[in-house]
This record gives sequence, C-alpha cells and structure tokens, in this order.
Amino acid sequence: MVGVSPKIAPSMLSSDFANLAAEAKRMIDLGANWLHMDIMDGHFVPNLTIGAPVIESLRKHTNAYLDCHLMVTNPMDYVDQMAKAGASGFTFHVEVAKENWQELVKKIKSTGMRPGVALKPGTPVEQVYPLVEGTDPVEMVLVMTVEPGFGGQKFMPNMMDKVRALRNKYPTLDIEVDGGLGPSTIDAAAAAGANCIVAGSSVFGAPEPGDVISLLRASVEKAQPST
Ligand SMILES: O=C(CO)[C@H](O)[C@H](O)COP(=O)(O)O
Repeated sequence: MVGVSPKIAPSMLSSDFANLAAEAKRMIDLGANWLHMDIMDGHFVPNLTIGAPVIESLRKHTNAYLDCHLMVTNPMDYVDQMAKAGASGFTFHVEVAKENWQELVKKIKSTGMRPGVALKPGTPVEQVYPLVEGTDPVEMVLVMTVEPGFGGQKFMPNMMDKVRALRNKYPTLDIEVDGGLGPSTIDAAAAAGANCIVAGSSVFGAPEPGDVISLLRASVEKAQPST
C-alpha cells in the first residue's frame, strides 16, 4: 500500500481565541502537525469567525502549517489576503467554485499556498473528482463530517463512503475529515482512508489534549501504515 502520512490538525475554533498564540504553541508542543483555522463569512455558513488579520497576527508567533478552511461564498476574494497573512493551505468549497475552480486553484498555487477542496455533507463526492484530476489539481480533499459552521456537532458516519471512494481512487491524496472526530469516531475515519484529522472539541475539551492527539495519530498509522 502506498502510504500517506497522518496530519493531526486541532481545530482552533475550539481554542481560547483570547489566547490564540499560546493555544497554537500548546497544540504544536503536544504533537499536532497542523493548526486548522476556520474562516467563516456569516453567509456561506451562519457563523462568523476570523479572517486574514487574525491569521497574520498568529503567523508572527508560529511557523506551523496553518490549514485554512474557507467557509465563504467568494473564495477568490480571499486568496491574496490569506497568502499575504501567512496561510499555508487554502481549502475552498466546491459548492461555490463550480464555474471558476481552475482559475481559483491556479491563483492559490501562484501564491505558494497549497490548494484543497471541501465538500458539505449533502454534496456528492463525484463533484470533486475533476478538481483532483485536473491539470492543476488540488492537493487535498476535505470531507465535512458535520454541516459546516459550528464545532461540537455529531460525526456523520455515512460520510465515510465518500472517504472510501476517494481513497480507492487516489491512494496518495491527502484526505481530511472535519467534524465530530475524537476517540470514539477516529477508527471509522482512519479505516475509510482519512489521513488528515481535524478535531476541535475532543482535543480542547480533554483533560490531556496530548493524549487525544496521540490516539488520533495512532489510529491513522494503524489503519494506513506508510511504506
Ligand atoms: O469546520 C468546523 C465547523 O465548521 C470545525 O473545524 C469542526 O466542526 C471541528 O470541531 P469539532 O471537532 O468540535 O466537531
């Protein structure tokens, strides 16, 4: 089997935003690979979070990979500002990029950020295939396992069919899952083929967040040993 390495990405949405730099350092010190940053515009989803100014502030305090998930209606408007702010990955939603995804991916790549595409629970997985197979392909697919907008929701196990389909088609693709991931749900996601794991409340709400990060990684490594 061709392996893909686990990337454990605590969702900073569940952190103490008033102490973001310290929370980011704490997660990296506890073994996180990436920091997952949820950018919401109050339009694509019914919630508002952070934008480029906060990414820029955080970037001054960490060299970590900032895995930015753009839950916004017009992702193109955010590319330059997110790149300038120091984002590492830029994941947009396929539901709002049906017409211009090629141009969008090209632009993301031109800034040096890593492009990813996300899909909501109601969106068929086939919609992202052209973006993975294009001449300028995305480098990650994010399968939402809750409706985007809020942390602390219940994992949707039926989304694992999408993850399995993606892993069967694309053995070396980074496949991320986001929503309701924790000790009781990670094995299903890892067995289906997810290797990038976003976890908010299960990590930040744990007495020992480092133990949860280790457990998530161990589950992915067990299910998908790298060769
Ligand atoms: O994208 C998100 C919400 O749109 C969050 O990243 C996600 O829900 C993670 O939080 P939790 O692990 O608590 O479910």
